[in-house]
Amino acid sequence: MEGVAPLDWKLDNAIHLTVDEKPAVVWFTDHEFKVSALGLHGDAPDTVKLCTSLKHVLHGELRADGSAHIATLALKQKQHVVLWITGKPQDGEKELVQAWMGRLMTAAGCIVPGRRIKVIVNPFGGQGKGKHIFEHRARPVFEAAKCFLDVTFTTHSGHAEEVAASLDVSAYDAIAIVSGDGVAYEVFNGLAKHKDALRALRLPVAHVPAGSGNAFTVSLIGPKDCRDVALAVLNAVKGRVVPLDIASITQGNERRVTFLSQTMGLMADLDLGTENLRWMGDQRFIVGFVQGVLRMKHCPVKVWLKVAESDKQKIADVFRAHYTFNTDKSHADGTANGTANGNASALEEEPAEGEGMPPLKWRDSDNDGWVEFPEKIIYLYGGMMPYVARDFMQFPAAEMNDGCLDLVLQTPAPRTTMLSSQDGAHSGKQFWMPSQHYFKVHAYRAIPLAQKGNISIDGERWPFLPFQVEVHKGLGRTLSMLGRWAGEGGCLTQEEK
Ligand SMILES: Nc1ncnc2c1ncn2[C@@H]1O[C@H](COP(=O)(O)OP(=O)(O)OP(=O)(O)O)[C@@H](O)[C@H]1O
Repeated sequence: MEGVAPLDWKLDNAIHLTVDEKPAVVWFTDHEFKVSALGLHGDAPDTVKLCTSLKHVLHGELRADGSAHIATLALKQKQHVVLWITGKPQDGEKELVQAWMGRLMTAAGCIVPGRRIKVIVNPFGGQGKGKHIFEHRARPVFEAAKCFLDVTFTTHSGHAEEVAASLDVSAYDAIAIVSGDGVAYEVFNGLAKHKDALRALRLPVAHVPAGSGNAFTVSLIGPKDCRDVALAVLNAVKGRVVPLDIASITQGNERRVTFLSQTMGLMADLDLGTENLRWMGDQRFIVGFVQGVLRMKHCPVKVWLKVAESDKQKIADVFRAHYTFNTDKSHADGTANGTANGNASALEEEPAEGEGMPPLKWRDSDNDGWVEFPEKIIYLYGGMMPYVARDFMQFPAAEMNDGCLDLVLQTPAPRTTMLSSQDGAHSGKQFWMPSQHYFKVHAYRAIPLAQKGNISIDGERWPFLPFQVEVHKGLGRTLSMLGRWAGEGGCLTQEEK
């Protein structure tokens, strides 16, 4: 049968290569990269041998020996892996192929080769698979994209924090953490301790999932893709630099950084009180939640807030406006080398050498403009990214850089209501539950009223003592191909009152 050129085939975006001794057409459209057998007549492609998203292309080059090489991600047994397409241009077409490679790299948003990445791997993360995950699933993607890697395998708890605290920040373009959320917490704290903390925190931090909890990756690339290591590396390689809100947490004389979440009450009990169920992975949170709801224990705490917004409808409206803007922008400007999120100005001023963490705006004795939450609560949950686990979007209105922390205060509700709220928890629909109070805050203070209980900060156990959290707008950086957190925001999908 005669080969028929598909409608989206354009001569400009196609080259002819001999691949595996067979003539092939290698071509791309606005969204796809394809390799086809050559049609029977003319130059047009015929049977498609490979079709993948254009954004999966990592690199293309014509080497000195005249061979053409293109690296792309392609699906193999439900995971993406690096696939190399290697071929010979037809006689007299080297220049054409060379020019085409440039157009492919630009259209696919490939990075300029040579990006310098400090990689920190917890070899024991993710039930001991961290090293294997890095060597076999992450490293090939970084290398295909022509990144220079400087790899440290952690040897002890706290090692990642030491590495980040003493990093030569001018020697790298980004940090990639291959671990769970615990090592990411250490890295942000290490950067905050750095002698040039403000500069150090400007190094974008990317996450590659190799832990039992990988909320950072889930929030960056979404629950569907979050177990696909190659896609997380793709995000690290091609993502644009986005300013990231982080917060200071103070307790007594201790000051640390929190980038993920803080919780007390039911949710802290299920995080810290279900360690024995770790083998279940994310499922342990569901089991713990059911147990906690059946107990329905009050959390003994007084909460004070520096509120930015408390009206859920207004929170959802602002989120929608930013979501639409960032979504449109990520389509229009999906390149790896630009800045992101309409916040480029935040990236421009270079901090002076020796500048440490900014001073805190609020002391724990300040009460001006603070309000006390008047009701009893079951749990407190504060966070700055939407997902706290793969199946649980606790903060559907979280934004990367709105200068606010999202604070949920859950008041008592019938057990059936609490349990059925979990049906939509994967997309944050519990946001609209009347008993779930959702605030955008600049800061908050929690004062425990009992001797014993659980406080979990980014998954780490803290003493059950008063603490205060204050947000620093855009003080950190991450890498994101979306230019916003993943997930569609349960606050947009259901506007019941
Ligand atoms: N080489 C090491 N030996 C012992 N502990 C380590 C080592 N490297 C890191 N750690 C500690 O392990 C803790 C957890 O690691 P990590 O964040 O990689 O994943 P995880 O425990 O599998 O999952 P998660 O913390 O996401 O639930 C970190 O808090 C860190 O202090």
